[in-house]
Amino acid sequence: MQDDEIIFCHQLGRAMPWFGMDIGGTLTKLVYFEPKDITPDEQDCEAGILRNIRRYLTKNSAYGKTGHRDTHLQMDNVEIRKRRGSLHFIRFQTTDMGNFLSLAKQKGMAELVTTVCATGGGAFKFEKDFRDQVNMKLAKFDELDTLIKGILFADMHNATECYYYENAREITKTEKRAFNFSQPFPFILVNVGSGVSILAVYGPDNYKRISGTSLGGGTFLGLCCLLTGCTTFEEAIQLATKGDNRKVDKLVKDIYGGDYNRFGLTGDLVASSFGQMHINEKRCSVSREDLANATLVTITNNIGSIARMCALNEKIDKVVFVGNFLRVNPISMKLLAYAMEFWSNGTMKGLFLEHEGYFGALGCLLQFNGELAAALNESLDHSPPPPNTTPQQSAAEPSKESPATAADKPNDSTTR
Ligand SMILES: Nc1ncnc2c1ncn2[C@@H]1O[C@H](COP(=O)(O)OP(=O)(O)OP(=O)(O)O)[C@@H](O)[C@H]1O
Ligand SMILES: CC(C)(CO)[C@@H](O)C(=O)NCCC(=O)O
Repeated sequence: MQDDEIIFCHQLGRAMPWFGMDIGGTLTKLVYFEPKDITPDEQDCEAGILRNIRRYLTKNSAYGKTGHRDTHLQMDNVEIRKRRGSLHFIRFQTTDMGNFLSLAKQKGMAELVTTVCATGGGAFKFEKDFRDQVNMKLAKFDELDTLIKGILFADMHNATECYYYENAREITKTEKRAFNFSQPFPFILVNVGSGVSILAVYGPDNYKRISGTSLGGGTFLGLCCLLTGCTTFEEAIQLATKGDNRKVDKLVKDIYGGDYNRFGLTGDLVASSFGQMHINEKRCSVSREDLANATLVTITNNIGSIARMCALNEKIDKVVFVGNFLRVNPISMKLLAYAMEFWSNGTMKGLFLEHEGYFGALGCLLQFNGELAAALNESLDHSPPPPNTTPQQSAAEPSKESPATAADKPNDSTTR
């Protein structure tokens, strides 16, 4: 990269608008910083297009077919790079990327924004579309790096970001309570998106991806659509709220007639998810609601079980669950809180964060200035990892790489 291009990038870093975008397998998340400390001078020179974008984003809460601004998550009076303003949280379905690009063109965004900071798999998948259709470059950042940066920032700027469920063992009575996450390390981070990534986080720049599972939020939604004919996540959760998994699953008591005492398995425990559905009459008597509930419980318990084993293995007692699978989904959060508490005999704690699925996009926005030039520079080629990089090096020292190099490299540190 030429010197003058780098200078341009640094200027761009300070110029508005500031966005961070996380293009995931199911949802695209956009975090927008709206400056609230605009001086009269700045107001004068704020270009019409910029003003229109600001107004369009901040005055609406629905955009196109699937775009939503989560107004309840808005963070006000936040300082980022010496500017004060509000953070807005917007999401739309990744399948609507074509419409988003058309809108960006229509609103003149493409003339104003030459580079967008992006993370998630879609930052790679859609890079060419951004370039060809709206002439925008993507500065790519790794989704797990930005996820952690976003979490630490949100927790530092929002006193009630982190919470847990008190008396998690009594699922019907358990209550949400604020948790002081000011000393976060080490913690296990379980990101439940379309698929699930599990990280052990030891410090702001020190983590490893220890596990993952393809049975995630995408699986819940996909199976639910197949089994119940529902078409949206919200509908799937609504159905699940009214259903009963015990009509679908085979419980320990269905097999033992009661508890399996020798190994502490109570009769009400699920012995086999969907285990009754091979019986014709049972199949005929279940409702869509029961099937949705059983699907939710199956996916959630599996995630809880893997997360607990990871925590045990790493000897870490705090397990933080994030990702949009938890959106409007208290059933899963309470089940996860219960699973952590019950199966660890109270030694582990399940924790949750208010901004659930937005941390990758937020972390990406925070990278906007300093590392943009480096990222732009590196992100254009997908270079393979250096031949002598050992898994241990890349796991323990992620901060020594430029973010884009890290993003372009397969994560050597994932273990099964
Ligand atoms: N409005 C919604 N539309 C679709 N899925 C939703 C919605 N709200 C919540 N979800 C759930 O959130 C999941 C996606 O979560 P998230 O946005 O964190 O992941 P992603 O970034 O799309 O996936 P990945 O990280 O695996 O690429 C979906 O699979 C679904 O279970
Ligand atoms: C592929 C990603 C990282 C994309 O966010 C995520 O969907 C995931 O972690 N899936 C699970 C892959 C696994 O089986 O480890």
